[in-house]
Amino acid sequence: MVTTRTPLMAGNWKMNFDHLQAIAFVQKLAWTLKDAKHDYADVEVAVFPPFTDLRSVQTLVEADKLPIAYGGQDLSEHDAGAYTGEISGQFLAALGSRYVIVGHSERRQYHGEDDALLGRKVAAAVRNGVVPVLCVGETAEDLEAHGAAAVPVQQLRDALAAAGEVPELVVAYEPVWAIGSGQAATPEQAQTVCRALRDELRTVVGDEFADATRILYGGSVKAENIAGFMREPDVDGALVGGASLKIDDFASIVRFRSHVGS
Ligand SMILES: O=C(CO)COP(=O)(O)O
Repeated sequence: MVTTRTPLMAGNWKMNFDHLQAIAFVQKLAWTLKDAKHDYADVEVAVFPPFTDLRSVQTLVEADKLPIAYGGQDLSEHDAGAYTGEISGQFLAALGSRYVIVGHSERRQYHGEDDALLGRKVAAAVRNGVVPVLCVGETAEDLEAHGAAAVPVQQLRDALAAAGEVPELVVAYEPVWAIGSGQAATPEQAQTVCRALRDELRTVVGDEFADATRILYGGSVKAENIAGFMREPDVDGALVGGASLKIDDFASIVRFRSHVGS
């Protein structure tokens, strides 16, 4: 069976851009993509601004009917209550967020988030009608000790086991050693792990879900290397950090099909 998955190009801004910079960036991005010679109609574009920017991005996207999705970089496992500093999935949904990133390696590393908690965060996203973008990935030490696929597959398995039923999911494979390092995985490495993740979805959830789920690669993705990743059958897009903060770089990643001969 041939399944067509719409590629998703997602920009994780991390802790960059205040709401004014966010408005300027999204306006310029939409304008750059609109004026592009190359069609990107069958690519979904999403940005993940800091929480304080989301309302501004929503206002702009809705007013100008921009074909740009957006979402939060994290959410609470709870929907409401005495959880100082946390952000509810309800609030993200109320702002029209289509997606939310769950389990980025920076959250795992600096905030001690483990797979059981991430499973509950996935459930919180699902409960509120927001699609989780679940990040998995191995460190350089994991890579040496276990190879590339074992740790990300285990992370996916454990998070899904804690999550309950998930109608729609995006998975992002982000090797920790490739994030912000300038040293991306090779397309072959990305394919091997994305394939293993899809096989895990096949086993745990089923064929239809596995075939429909987009699996992204992230880690030093740039305009120069995106076409190579997108040629791999199990890589359905990218989660982009640094290069998503530069209009021309991110627009060029979105228009990966125009990279003739790359
Ligand atoms: O962490 C990332 C996206 O979530 C990747 O970051 P870089 O693209 O800067 O390596």
